[in-house]
Amino acid sequence: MKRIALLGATGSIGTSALDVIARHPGRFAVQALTAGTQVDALVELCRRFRPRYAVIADAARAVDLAAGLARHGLDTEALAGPGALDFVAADTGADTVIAAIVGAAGLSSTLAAAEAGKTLLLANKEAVVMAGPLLFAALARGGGRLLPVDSEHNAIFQCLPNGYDRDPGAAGVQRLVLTASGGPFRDWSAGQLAQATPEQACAHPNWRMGRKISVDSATLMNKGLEVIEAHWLFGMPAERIDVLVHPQSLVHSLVEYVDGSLLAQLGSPDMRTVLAHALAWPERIDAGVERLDLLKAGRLDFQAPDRARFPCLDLAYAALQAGGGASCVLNAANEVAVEVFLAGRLSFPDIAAVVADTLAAVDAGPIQDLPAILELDARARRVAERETARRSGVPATAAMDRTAWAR
Ligand SMILES: NC(=O)C1=CN([C@@H]2O[C@H](COP(=O)(O)OP(=O)(O)OC[C@H]3O[C@@H](n4cnc5c(N)ncnc54)[C@H](OP(=O)(O)O)[C@@H]3O)[C@@H](O)[C@H]2O)C=CC1
Ligand SMILES: CC(=O)[C@@H](O)[C@H](O)COP(=O)(O)O
Ligand SMILES: [Mn+2]
Repeated sequence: MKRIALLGATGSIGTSALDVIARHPGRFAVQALTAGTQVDALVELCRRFRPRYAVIADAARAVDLAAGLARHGLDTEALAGPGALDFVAADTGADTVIAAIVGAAGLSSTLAAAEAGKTLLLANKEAVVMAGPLLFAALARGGGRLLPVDSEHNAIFQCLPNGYDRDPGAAGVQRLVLTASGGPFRDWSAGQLAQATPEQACAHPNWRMGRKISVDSATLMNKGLEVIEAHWLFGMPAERIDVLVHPQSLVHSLVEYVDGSLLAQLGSPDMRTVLAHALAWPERIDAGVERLDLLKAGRLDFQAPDRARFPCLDLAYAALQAGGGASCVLNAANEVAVEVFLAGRLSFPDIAAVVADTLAAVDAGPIQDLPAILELDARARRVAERETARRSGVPATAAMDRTAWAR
């Protein structure tokens, strides 16, 4: 029986993970569930999955959580605040941690799980973008392993030889190819992009995801973050990681070998396949997913990304090439800009502009430890907020009240 701590249980990945877990009651038990703000949803999940711990990260909602659990007569222990996320990530009762909190808010608990030697199912790509070297150092100290829960990286993992250990040369791997849907604005003109609304940006053509990653898909920053993620997960230099637009999102990524072989993983665009793969690895289990019918799909198209209309992709490559804390700055600026865009106070093209301005303004320096990363993240956010305010005419913090509790 695998015992699971699910961080970000109320989100899109969390919901898919619990759907798979519920299909296999003899295989998986839930040790901990966490949420950011959604107390009622968390209590309902506790009613269904009976975890040992429930964590609400927004400490102001601690009383509501305890009351909700008591109302249902549950013996789940209520915990609150960011420190409680780290606690359940490292808790000895769990052997597997699913890191599915969105954004930098998931970094500390992801590192805590790695340090504690858990099997880490990593969806929270921002953690590896901010602190790739720290995460792998923590995994090495802890002795656990990382299984990717990002569709592209999970596809690559499946196409790599067993036992691959971040050394492409030793495995004869030439190149990684990340596929990108192109997002909802793939064919939009620059003029149309200037008018794009949050609702349009969140209407992903193929995947149902949280709002932040949906906007990242629309700007192609998601693919940029994934290039950085692939660099750290697979030890591949940036110049040997390519991005190919594939509008159908059926080929989830490819690995090219030195002999010319190109291996791909295909499937319906449903994260339950990825979660079932990672949860059961090295076995295979039913994910409840509709089978991919290639005859019905009919065609697989590929095209080059438009780097001029979607500058976030090259900003991410540049941050990766710059090294040190540049990727952390990129991530912080993007989180600020996306949040203000979602609040309706920043134009879609200004997301990339804020990220570019912030990267230019912040002296990132080398990455040392978690406090240094958090300091750099905070510094980059202040600059990004200033840049956002300059472009929108509204103080960024006013536009970001929705998440003030987490700062
Ligand atoms: N959705 C997908 O298909 C994919 C997602 N990913 C990655 O997985 C991660 C999660 O994405 P997704 O599920 O779409 O996001 P969602 O927005 O749907 O869910 C985010 C989860 O994180 C919680 N959360 C938000 N802020 C905080 C905080 N400050 N502290 C603690 N918990 C918090 C939310 O809680 P609450 O709602 O209660 O506030 C929710 O449970 C992201 O890093 C994303 O890039 C990667 C590949 C695919
Ligand atoms: C499901 C998943 O892994 C997402 O990261 C997805 O890849 C987003 O789609 P884009 O290809 O549009 O970024
Ligand atoms: Mn992805």
